[in-house]
Amino acid sequence: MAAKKVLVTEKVADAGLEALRDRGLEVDVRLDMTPEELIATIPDYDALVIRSATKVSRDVIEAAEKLRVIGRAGVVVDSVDLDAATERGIIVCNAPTSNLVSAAEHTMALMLACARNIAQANASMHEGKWERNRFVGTELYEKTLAIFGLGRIGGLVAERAKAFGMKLIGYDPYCSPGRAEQLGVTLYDDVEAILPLADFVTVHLPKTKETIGMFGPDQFARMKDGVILINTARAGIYNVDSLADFLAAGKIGAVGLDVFQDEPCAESPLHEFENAILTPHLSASTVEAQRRAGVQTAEYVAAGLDGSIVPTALNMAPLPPEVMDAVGPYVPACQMMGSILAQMDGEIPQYLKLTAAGSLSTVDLSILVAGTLKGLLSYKRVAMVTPVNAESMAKRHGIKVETLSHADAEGYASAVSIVADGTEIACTLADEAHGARLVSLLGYKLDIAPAGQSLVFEYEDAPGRVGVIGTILGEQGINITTMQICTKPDEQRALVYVNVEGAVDDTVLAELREGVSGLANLWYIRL
Ligand SMILES: NC(=O)C1=CN([C@@H]2O[C@H](COP(=O)(O)OP(=O)(O)OC[C@H]3O[C@@H](n4cnc5c(N)ncnc54)[C@H](O)[C@@H]3O)[C@@H](O)[C@H]2O)C=CC1
Ligand SMILES: O=C(O)CCC(=O)C(=O)O
Repeated sequence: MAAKKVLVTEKVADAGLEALRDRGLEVDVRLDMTPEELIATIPDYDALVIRSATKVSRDVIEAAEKLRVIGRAGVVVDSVDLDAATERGIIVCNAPTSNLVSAAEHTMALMLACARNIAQANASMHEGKWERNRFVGTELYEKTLAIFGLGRIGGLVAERAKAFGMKLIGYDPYCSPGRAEQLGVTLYDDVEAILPLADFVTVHLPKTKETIGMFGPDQFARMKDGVILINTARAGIYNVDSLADFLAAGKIGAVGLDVFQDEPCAESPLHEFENAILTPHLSASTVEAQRRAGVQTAEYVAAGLDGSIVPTALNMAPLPPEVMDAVGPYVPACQMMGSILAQMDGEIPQYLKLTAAGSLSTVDLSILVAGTLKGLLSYKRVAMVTPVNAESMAKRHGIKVETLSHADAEGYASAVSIVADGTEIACTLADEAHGARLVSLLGYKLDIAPAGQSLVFEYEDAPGRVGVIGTILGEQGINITTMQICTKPDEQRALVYVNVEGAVDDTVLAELREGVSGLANLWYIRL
C-alpha cells in the first residue's frame, strides 16, 4: 500500500518531521503557500501539519478529498474552520502542552525588557551611544503583578514572578481558591477592583467574546501611572489604538506585546513608541517548544491516520485511557463487522443495534458505534466516516442507532454483537495479538477469524454440499485456508464460512451458485 502523505506548510522542528517519517508517512514541506496554492495542493494529502499562520478555510477543507487529520504544532487552533472539518470527518488536533513554559518565559522576558529598557538601550548602543541616565529602570521585586487568566500559562507566570519577589493578584472566575492559594495569588472577583492595584498587568486569556476588548480606555484610565502591560496571549484583549493613546500620554509606562491583530503585522499605531516592546509572535519559538510541538503533533497525526484515538482531538471528545483500554481493540473489530454487514445486505440499514457484553458492559460505546458505521458506510464509498462525524453521518443517512449492554457474554470475557435491519453478527477478542473472531452470524454459532477474502454459503443442510464447494473452488485454482461449518438443526439449515486465497470472479461465483444445490445465499466478502 502506498505511504500516506503529510503536507507541512510551516516551519516544524526536524524532530517532528523525522517522527512522521519514522511512522512510515511521506512528508512534503511546502512553506509560504498562498491560499490558492494550498487549495490546489491539498487534494493529494492525507494529513496537514500547520502552525498559526496557515488559514485552513472551508474552501481548503472542501478541496481536501483525502484529508483525515489536521495537526496544529502548537496550542491554539484559531486558523482552522473547525465546523467544516467536523462535517467532513477530519480530526483536528493540537499539541496543547508543547509551548507553555516557553510562553511563560517569553512573558517574563517582556516584563524585564519593559522594566529595564533593554530593547531601547540595546538600540542606543548599536548607534554608538552610552546613555546610562536615560535608561533607568524599575525592579520587579515587591511590585504588584496582576495576572488575568490563571490557567496553564498564567500559573507558570505566577510561579516565575513569585521567584522575583512580586506580589501576585489575579482575576479568573474559573480558577478555584485552592489553585490560587497554591500559586500564591490573591484572587479578585471584579476586574475593576484589581486595576488600580497593579504595577504590571499580564493577560493569559483565550480570545473569546468576553475577552476581546476587555481592556480599553476606561480600564487603562483606572490603572496606576506608569503601569507596564504585557500580552503574549492573543491580540484584541487590549484595545491597541487606545494603548497608543495612553502611551502617548505617558499614563502607561511600557507595553510588551507578542501578538497582533493581523499577523504578519507590518503596521501598528505602536510602532512610533520606543517603550512599546514588540516581538513577532515568538512566545513559542524556542528549540524546546518546537521540538515538543513537532514530535507530539507527529504522534497524534499518525494516530489519526491509523484510526486510533487522538487524545488531543478538538472536534471529538477524547476517551479516558481506562475506557480506551477496554474498547480500543474492538474498534477495528466493529469496523470489520460493519463492512461484512454492508457486503451481505448491500443496502444502508435503517436500524443498527450494538450490544456490548461482559467486560465491555460498563463502558462508553460511542467509539464502537463509530467503528461500525465506518465499516458500514465506507464500504462502497457511501461516506467517509471517522469518529468525528459518525453521529452526524448516521443521522444524514437515516440510521437509527441503539446501544445495549449485558453483563453476560455467554462464556466469553467480552463480546460485541451488531444487528443491522435484522442481520446479526457478533465477535469476540480473545487477545489483541490474535485479532477478532466471529462467534455468531445470522444466528449460527461459529468461531473463525475472517481473512481478506471469504465466501459465506447458507444452504439447506444435506450431505455432500461441502465436498461440492471444495471441488468447484479447487478446479478454479482457489485455495481454502480456513473453513467453519455450522448448522441450525431445527431449521435444517447450514452455514459455511470459508476463507480463501486466489481470484474469485463472477465465473467462480456463478459456478458455485449453480453447483451447490439447496443454496439459499452466497456472499463474497472482502475485507
Ligand atoms: N504567543 C504564543 O505563542 C502563545 C500564546 N498562547 C495563548 O496564551 C493564552 C493562554 O493559554 P493557556 O494558559 O494555555 O490557556 P488555559 O486555557 O490553560 O488558561 C486560560 C485561563 O483563562 C481563564 N479565563 C477564560 N475566560 C476568562 C475571562 N473572561 N476572564 C478571566 N479569565 C478567563 C480560564 O479560566 C483559564 O484559567 C491563550 O490565549 C493562548 O492562545 C499560548 C501558547 C503560545
Ligand atoms: O506556532 C507558534 O509559534 C504559535 C504558538 C501559539 O500561538 C499557540 O500555540 O497558540
